[in-house]
Amino acid sequence: MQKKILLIHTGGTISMQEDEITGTVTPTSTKPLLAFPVIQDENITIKESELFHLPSPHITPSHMLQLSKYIDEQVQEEQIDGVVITHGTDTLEETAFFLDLTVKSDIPIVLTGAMRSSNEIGSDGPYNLLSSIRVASSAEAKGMGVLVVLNDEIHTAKNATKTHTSNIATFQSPQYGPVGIVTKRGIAFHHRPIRSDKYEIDSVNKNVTLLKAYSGMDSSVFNAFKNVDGLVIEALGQGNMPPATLEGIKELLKEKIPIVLVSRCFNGIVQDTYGYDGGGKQLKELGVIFSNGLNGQKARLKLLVALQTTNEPVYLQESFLK
Ligand SMILES: NC(=O)C[C@H](N)C(=O)O
Repeated sequence: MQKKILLIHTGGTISMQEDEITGTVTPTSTKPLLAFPVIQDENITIKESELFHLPSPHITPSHMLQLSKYIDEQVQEEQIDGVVITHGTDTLEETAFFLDLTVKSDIPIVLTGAMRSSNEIGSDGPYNLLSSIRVASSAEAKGMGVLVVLNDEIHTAKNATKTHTSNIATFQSPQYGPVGIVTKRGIAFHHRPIRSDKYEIDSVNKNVTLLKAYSGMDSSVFNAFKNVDGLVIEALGQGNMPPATLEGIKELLKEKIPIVLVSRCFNGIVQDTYGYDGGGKQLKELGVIFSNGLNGQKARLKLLVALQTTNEPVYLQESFLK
């Protein structure tokens, strides 16, 4: 069956070149990928567009919302069977997760990137792009939520995270592993995500920030957050905080600033296990919202998006259980 894939470029190393003399990597003035014969499959047609040409540290939630709306508009305007987005890897997981929360269409959406620039030996961009087009045009990818495809692995947007600064095997899914693999003969999914949630939003204008806990932390740092709309804390272990932070946490909660707890651990979920001073049980009783295994940067995006629709703690807690 003939498939039409929308290929959207946003920038990142996959669209950059290394200077042969200085060795620095910068965005190219043109899209190098366009010169590459991305796929020789007569059953697949590609509609290509460049929405941004940015290194991914320059991508903001406003760009993500623009991308989300663009996808839904394109899908409404014409028959599109799948979407592939090229993106810098530094914030790729954030854009992927934002799209997972906001894009209405359930066609396959795949984000990919590269760890080596387009003119480097062993450049991984063309191969990752090819794999992503194959995943996006497969029937099984429908309804899987937004996916991240690099280095022969398929990950969900919810779980994928960048784990290495330079290794091409950087993307991993610490909670549950990848959902599928890409091989020379095809692609194979081995499990499906069971939960997803969607938000209909037209803007992202809340000020939500992210704070990492550390031993010996006290309440003074919380003074910096008196004017935020929401705060995510990467807490210790299963969701515990040093006791000296409790005053600061209580102050923010008194001001009705929602606080979401995730763990600074690479793996696992937060829960109200510990009953000591600053332990999860006490934090839960104070009204801190417990997240479901999202990492800090994704919980921050989820709170940002959810706050566009409600700031009721009960609903926020509900959405962080999904
Ligand atoms: N590999 C990459 O794409 C990293 C680059 N700094 C970016 O995120 O744009």
